[in-house]
Amino acid sequence: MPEKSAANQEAPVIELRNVHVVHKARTGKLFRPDKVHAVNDVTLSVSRGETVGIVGESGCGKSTTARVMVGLQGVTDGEVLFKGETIGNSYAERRKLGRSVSVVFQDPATALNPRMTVRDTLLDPYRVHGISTPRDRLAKVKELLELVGLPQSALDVLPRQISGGQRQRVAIARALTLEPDVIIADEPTSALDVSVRAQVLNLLSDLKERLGLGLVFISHDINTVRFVSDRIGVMYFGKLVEMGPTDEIFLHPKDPYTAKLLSAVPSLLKEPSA
Ligand SMILES: Nc1ncnc2c1ncn2[C@@H]1O[C@H](COP(=O)(O)OP(=O)(O)OP(=O)(O)O)[C@@H](O)[C@H]1O
Repeated sequence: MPEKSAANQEAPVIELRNVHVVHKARTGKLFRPDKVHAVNDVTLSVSRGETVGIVGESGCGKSTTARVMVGLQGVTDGEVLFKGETIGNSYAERRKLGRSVSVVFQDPATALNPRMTVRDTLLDPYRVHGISTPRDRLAKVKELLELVGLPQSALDVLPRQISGGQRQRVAIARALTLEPDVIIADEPTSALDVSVRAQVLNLLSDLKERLGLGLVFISHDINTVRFVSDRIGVMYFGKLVEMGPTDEIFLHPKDPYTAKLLSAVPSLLKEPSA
């Protein structure tokens, strides 16, 4: 895969302007409102070469925001721009994001097809998009395995035959198949053993550097987000209550909710790294 420059003079790859998403509430519970304002007036952008963290507690709208960024979710109001151009809300328009923005989900055990070998999992996007010849596709797949630190012998295994950390590496390789500009990682380490979480985080950061990707890192854990992010956005009840450079957020939080999140962080961790 060609290495891409991190230079970033162009428009952001993705930009959300005053985006709202209102879901029809899921049925089944009494005394629930019939609508959920999952994303409430969110404005943010992601460029190549930067890592944007999004942090907030469960249900604050992080995943819905991620789904908007990757084109899986339409908006109720607001504007989504792709490389500086507004894209419409129809499925066909939103699909424009699909090749440039890919996503790594929380649980690779459910994100990967249990009946597909790693080889087929990684060949599939090339086949679907009709990219290159079968021989070239296999060469690309082998290159991807190397990039995510998996041996070539992993080609013919099924997801259940490898560890959780290795499965997440396969999911990351799959996210890279179409050479995206941005990867959205939605709680990519939460389902993994503590012992392999740092390895997966390091891999994502390393890939972002090597390929000049934009990375959106979503987590409920502000420490994990801090570890990888250049900028952090803090979400609370659908709103992006604060957005700024990582050290700024840690040293001078402006919103009371950010301060509350930080108060749960051991004080030694609050000092910015040298
Ligand atoms: N498809 C949907 N239909 C109805 N309500 C939804 C839908 N998706 C999300 N919600 C609701 O929207 C709100 C935001 O959910 P979302 O999954 O975006 O939050 P989150 O911060 O990612 O939470 P988690 O970390 O638990 O995934 C929640 O109240 C959730 O129940």
